[in-house]
Amino acid sequence: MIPVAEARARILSAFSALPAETVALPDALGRVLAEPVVARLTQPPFDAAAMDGWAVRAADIAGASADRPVSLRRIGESAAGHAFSGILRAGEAVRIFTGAPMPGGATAVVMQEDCADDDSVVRVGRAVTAGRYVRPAGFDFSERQELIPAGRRMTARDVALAAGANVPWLSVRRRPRVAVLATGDEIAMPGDPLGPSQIVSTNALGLCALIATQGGTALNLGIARDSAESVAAMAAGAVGCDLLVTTGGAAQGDYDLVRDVLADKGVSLDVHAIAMRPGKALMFGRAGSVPLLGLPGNPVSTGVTGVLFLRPILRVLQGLPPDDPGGPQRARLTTALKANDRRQDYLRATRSTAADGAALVTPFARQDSAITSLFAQADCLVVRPPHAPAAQPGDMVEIVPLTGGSCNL
Ligand SMILES: Nc1nc2c(c(=O)[nH]1)N[C@H]1C(S)=C(S)[C@@H](COP(=O)(O)OP(=O)(O)OC[C@H]3O[C@@H](n4cnc5c(N)ncnc54)[C@H](O)[C@@H]3O)O[C@H]1N2
Ligand code: MOO
Repeated sequence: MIPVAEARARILSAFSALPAETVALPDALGRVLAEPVVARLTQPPFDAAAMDGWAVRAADIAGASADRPVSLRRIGESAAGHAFSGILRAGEAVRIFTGAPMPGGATAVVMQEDCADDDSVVRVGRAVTAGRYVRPAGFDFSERQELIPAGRRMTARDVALAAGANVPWLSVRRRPRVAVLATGDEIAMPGDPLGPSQIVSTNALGLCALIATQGGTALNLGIARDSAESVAAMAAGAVGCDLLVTTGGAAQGDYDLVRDVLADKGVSLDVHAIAMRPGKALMFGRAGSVPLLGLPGNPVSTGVTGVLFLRPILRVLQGLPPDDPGGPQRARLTTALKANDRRQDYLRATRSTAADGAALVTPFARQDSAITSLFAQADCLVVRPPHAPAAQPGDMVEIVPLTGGSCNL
């Protein structure tokens, strides 16, 4: 059996970033930048007021206080979108509003709460230094400044920043196109009539959803029957995709056809039989021009291998590092665990926080790879390396989060 890290490295080495395409900014959320976002203007484009109040020359009001206000002559108004066109000279003030351009000659803004005014005179009751409540041109960013680096997945905040920088089109990685094929005579699609020994396909729609969370486009090919012809014919629907993911038929039972059929069709299996639980029956090869990731059929095996293998492939195809930055996470066990055998375990678990703020983790007592209800409830996987000794409550263990960051699985 191949160790998980080696299998992952071998599989990921078959993938690299997809070509770029151009999308409009409203469609850029969640896409990975192929080129940096560069500002097309300076923000703010002019010196702007940061408060509603009065634009003044700071030197004019250096001695002002609430008891001894300084009177200035009101000469006009600057509102957002409507600049004052004149020049402010000694002894003068301009009514100004947040975001409005500073009049020439003004050096500071006094908040209106510190002033009293009538039609012609403003009494300023507070001294301010030059630059007070003024946002100078370029305070946020300047034209041609690189604002968002290539290789970053666009967040809602990035969309706002690109909009503010007047960038309406972005160069992003094409979405990975992933075909999903379920297998087995016992499988029916959700909502379809069920025969006496049939079950509903958990895995295909789960995989399609995982692909969507990771920025890919899923093509659900449906369910292949337990015949060589059916598997081969349906797998052919993946032509033109960046990846074909199958679920089921990966082990060596009499009806586990994916493996045999693909081998028959000249598929080379680079990787199969991995030292992990769940997920041993994972395979990777190439079906003609399309890379093939064959996931084991037990629903939690499909889900866990989806997180550990499919998710990093989708990231690499979009030009991202295979894992979220920040390195492996760790948490303190709340329960004992028995010593492990030669397969690396991924235990479904939930996280909580100790009174001292430390991260705690509690694996479920039941870990069968057919229990979908607990997999959905889990928010992380506890990693148990091969031959790990028995663990006690309080021991630190590595975890793979299933929520948060760009995971949201
Ligand atoms: N003699 C052995 N038997 C099995 C081994 C083994 O090493 N030797 N490994 C076991 C493990 S572990 C797993 S995982 C499964 C993997 O088998 P397959 O990938 O061939 O999957 P199937 O046999 O087709 O199905 C297994 C199980 O999962 C259900 N299934 C399949 N597809 C779906 C789907 N789309 N939605 C919901 N459930 C699905 C299927 O009905 C079976 O119950 O093999 C073990 N056996
Ligand atoms: O490989 Mo199976 O995936 O351990 O349940």
